[in-house]
Amino acid sequence: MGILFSSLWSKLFSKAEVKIIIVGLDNAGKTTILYKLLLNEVVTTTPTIGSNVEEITYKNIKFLMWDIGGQESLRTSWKTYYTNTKAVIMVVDSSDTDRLHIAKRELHQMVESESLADAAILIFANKQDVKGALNSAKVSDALGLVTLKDRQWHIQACSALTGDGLFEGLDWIVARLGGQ
Ligand SMILES: Nc1nc2c(ncn2[C@@H]2O[C@H](COP(=O)(O)OP(=O)(O)OP(=O)(O)O)[C@@H](O)[C@H]2O)c(=O)[nH]1
Ligand SMILES: [Mg+2]
Repeated sequence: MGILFSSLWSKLFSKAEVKIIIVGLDNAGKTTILYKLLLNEVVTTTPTIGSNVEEITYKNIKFLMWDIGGQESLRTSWKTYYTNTKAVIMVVDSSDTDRLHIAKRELHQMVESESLADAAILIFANKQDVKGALNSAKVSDALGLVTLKDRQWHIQACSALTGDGLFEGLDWIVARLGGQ
């Protein structure tokens, strides 16, 4: 009973931060998503050099969200952020069809990393407001998500401009954390 109570207590009231990293190619919309979640505003961004980090509390969970620059020269540094990551948010520009194969390669390379072995993987099929954007099923095919074996992954269509889909994506992460 005591153990049960204390585990319930820590689940309900723990203020420990849950670390999330936001990755994806340059121009995918990572920084726009981070600040839309934090401020409910579409901020003007410049390409991220290094990273931005913000604390976002959602459903009584404190998330520490690291938004990492996606330019090609910066991608090798993603791995320096992996330790203790509970969930990865991979943001894809669903209208950038020419570069989906590059996003696929980066994703599959990233999930090989031992330090992300237990991390849940949420894919945001972003920019759904753009004419010609692929829907989430097509983005899923292009990224080869079904070949991610033994991994907890989920794809969510979204638009950082309108905010559609963003909290639905976070809900999936919250549900995964609860199941741990
Ligand atoms: N139409 C549309 N534009 C978006 C959306 N999300 C982001 N953008 C735009 O895409 C551009 C790039 O957004 P960023 O958030 O800076 O992209 P990023 O992934 O952080 O890029 P790096 O920091 O270079 O890795 C900006 O002009 C955003 O306004 C979206 O859902 N719809
Ligand atoms: Mg950025």
